Amino acid sequence: MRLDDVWLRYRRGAPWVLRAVQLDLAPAEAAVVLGRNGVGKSTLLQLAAGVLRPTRGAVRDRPRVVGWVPERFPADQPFTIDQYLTAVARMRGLPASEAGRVVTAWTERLGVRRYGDVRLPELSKGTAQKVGLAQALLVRPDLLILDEPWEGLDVTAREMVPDLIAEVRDAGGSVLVSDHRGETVRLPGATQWLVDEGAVIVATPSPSSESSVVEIVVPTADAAGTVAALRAAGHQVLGVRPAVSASAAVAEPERGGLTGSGLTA
Ligand SMILES: Nc1ncnc2c1ncn2[C@@H]1O[C@H](COP(=O)(O)OP(=O)(O)OP(=O)(O)O)[C@@H](O)[C@H]1O
Repeated sequence: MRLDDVWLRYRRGAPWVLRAVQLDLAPAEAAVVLGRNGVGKSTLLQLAAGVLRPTRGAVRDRPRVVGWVPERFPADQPFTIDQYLTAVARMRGLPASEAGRVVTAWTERLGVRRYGDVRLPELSKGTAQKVGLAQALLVRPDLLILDEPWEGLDVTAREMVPDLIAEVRDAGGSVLVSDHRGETVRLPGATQWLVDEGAVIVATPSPSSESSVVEIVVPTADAAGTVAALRAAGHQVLGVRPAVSASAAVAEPERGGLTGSGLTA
């Protein structure tokens, strides 16, 4: 697929969100879309998905089957999970028996089988996000587009995302994924598209640049300084969270556990 001199603004006279974007995405390639909040990552993904049309320029050779997982699944629809996913599968061209089979398989895999009869507006945000994931995967996409897929999913589903991406790529499909949490360190070899000031800069990590995630615990008072020091040393800091004190409490119950911050660098 190619984005050929793509420009986008939401209204005539509004500022350009993307300007003269020229990008290629090859079969079996994964590209991670990075950039600060509001810079245009979702806009770029929606252009690739065909949800938005370029104001100028063109998207060429978009693969036939596109699976798009929006940042937030629109759950305000009066269907149960099974009704919704079966309708999507039928719209994708599957016969009724096959539609039923894939809906069962994907709802089981994503851990939402038992909510099959629950209506979408009644679902928790995490379950609704899984329905958003399932609808994109019912028929294996030639192009899978995931907008911040790690947001709003529970740990089990988050852990699944790299496997889902690998399966699409192994079958020759392309993947486009936005990520502001840094989770895509778990997609080795993915191209990076950095959106900045309307332009998109492409970086291809060399095969030798494999990286590891190191988790450390520091006293809360030192967290900000540690983050600054790690960044100054050129490391990518993925997040800071309160340390789970359970292990410390078990190890040293008489001292009341440890108050600290967990850092993933
Ligand atoms: N439907 C819309 N109508 C008008 N402006 C919009 C619309 N959607 C997005 N924008 C604007 O376009 C710009 C890019 O938004 P976009 O959602 O693509 O950014 P993003 O990088 O995905 O942000 P985030 O990381 O917060 O999701 C922002 O200034 C946003 O306010």
